[in-house]
Amino acid sequence: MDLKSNHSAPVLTDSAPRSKSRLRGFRGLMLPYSPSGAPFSPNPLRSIPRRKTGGRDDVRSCGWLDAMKSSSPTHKKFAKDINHELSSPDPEVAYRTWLLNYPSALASFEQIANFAKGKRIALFLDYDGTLSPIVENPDNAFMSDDMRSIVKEVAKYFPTAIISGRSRDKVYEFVGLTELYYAGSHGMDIMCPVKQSVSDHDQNCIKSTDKQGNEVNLFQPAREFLPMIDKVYSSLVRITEDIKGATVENNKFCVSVHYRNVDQDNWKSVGERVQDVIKKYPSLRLTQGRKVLEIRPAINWDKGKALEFLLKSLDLSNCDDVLPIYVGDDRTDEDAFKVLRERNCGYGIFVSKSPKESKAYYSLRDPAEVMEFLKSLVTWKKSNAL
Ligand SMILES: O=P(O)(O)OC[C@H]1O[C@H](O[C@H]2O[C@H](CO)[C@@H](O)[C@H](O)[C@H]2O)[C@H](O)[C@@H](O)[C@@H]1O
Repeated sequence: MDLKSNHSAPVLTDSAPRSKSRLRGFRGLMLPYSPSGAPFSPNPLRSIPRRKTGGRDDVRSCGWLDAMKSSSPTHKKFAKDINHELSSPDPEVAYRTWLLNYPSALASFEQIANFAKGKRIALFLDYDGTLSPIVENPDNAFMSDDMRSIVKEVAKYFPTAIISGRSRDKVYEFVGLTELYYAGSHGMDIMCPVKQSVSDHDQNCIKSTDKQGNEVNLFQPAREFLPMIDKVYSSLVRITEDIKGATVENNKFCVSVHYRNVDQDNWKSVGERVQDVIKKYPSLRLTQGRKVLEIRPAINWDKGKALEFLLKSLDLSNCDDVLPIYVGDDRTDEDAFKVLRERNCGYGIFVSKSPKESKAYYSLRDPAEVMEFLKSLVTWKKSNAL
């Protein structure tokens, strides 16, 4: 498959796998989740010293109520946590100070474009909070038609993948573009082109077909967890049904318990009940996102691993001629930012309106700025093609 231009990508929803599920699949990946403190890998473009990012939150291993609260802490709390200089009571001043460490990818576009010269850009995009604004009801997290058009356009010029915490089917339903590659369930469900050197060596890869009938590779390292996840989903629905505003979402290989619409006085109750359910499942772990508790298999797989897997599967692993760019807004995206930092190849762009610690190099304020950035990429590519 030619990824240089107008590449056609498979996508899609599951069709029956051709080979049997491999029972030994996940064992090699099993590992108790351990937060990381990644070594700093210098940016070739910039060398602003950063504070080391704290470990990502496995909610089981820390004060979970605090963790739930800090999923959307007040501006002041972030400012205090991050740096003294950022503790200005004026949010705009604090944000501008923060931008010194995480420059706007729009303002730095020329720099990024210079670095991309002679290389192929590969784009990796998170969905919620990146392509669609955060809304109260997760079922209504639609992306705008304008965003869809620009993502479609960008995919004409650059191999583009979505890596989401949603189920792959759900995120495809939202995005609706066959030109992209999709990884759902925080990267635990990837559909990508068949690449023999990947599938032959990975027992978690099975051959399948997409909706257009193309042969694809389906990588599902947590396949054996499906029955357990379904069971946990049902238990969580039952146990939270009397908490007003709590909703539970089945993301196929993981489950999200949303508390955005729960009265803060009841957050503790949500946390306790979730803990009660998952303590019976030592092979699951609990992490958090934006006002959401996420229950997922405790395997050594995350969005960072998914990014590496996609780079390999799409023949984009060579740092000499590929520049991967990953755009995301959530804690789970930090795993991907970390991979790019450690490979010293490519850039993470963190989408945030307020100062937060991240392993990304650049920032964008919100999905509207993400759209502007994608437009700039297309304009730049078109003008360079002349
Ligand atoms: O990896 P992502 O694509 O960013 O998915 C992460 C989670 O996103 C969704 O929840 C978040 O967005 C909702 C809609 O704006 C919002 O209501 C919720 O509070 C956020 O946490 C999604 O519903 C989750 O299942 C994903 O894991």
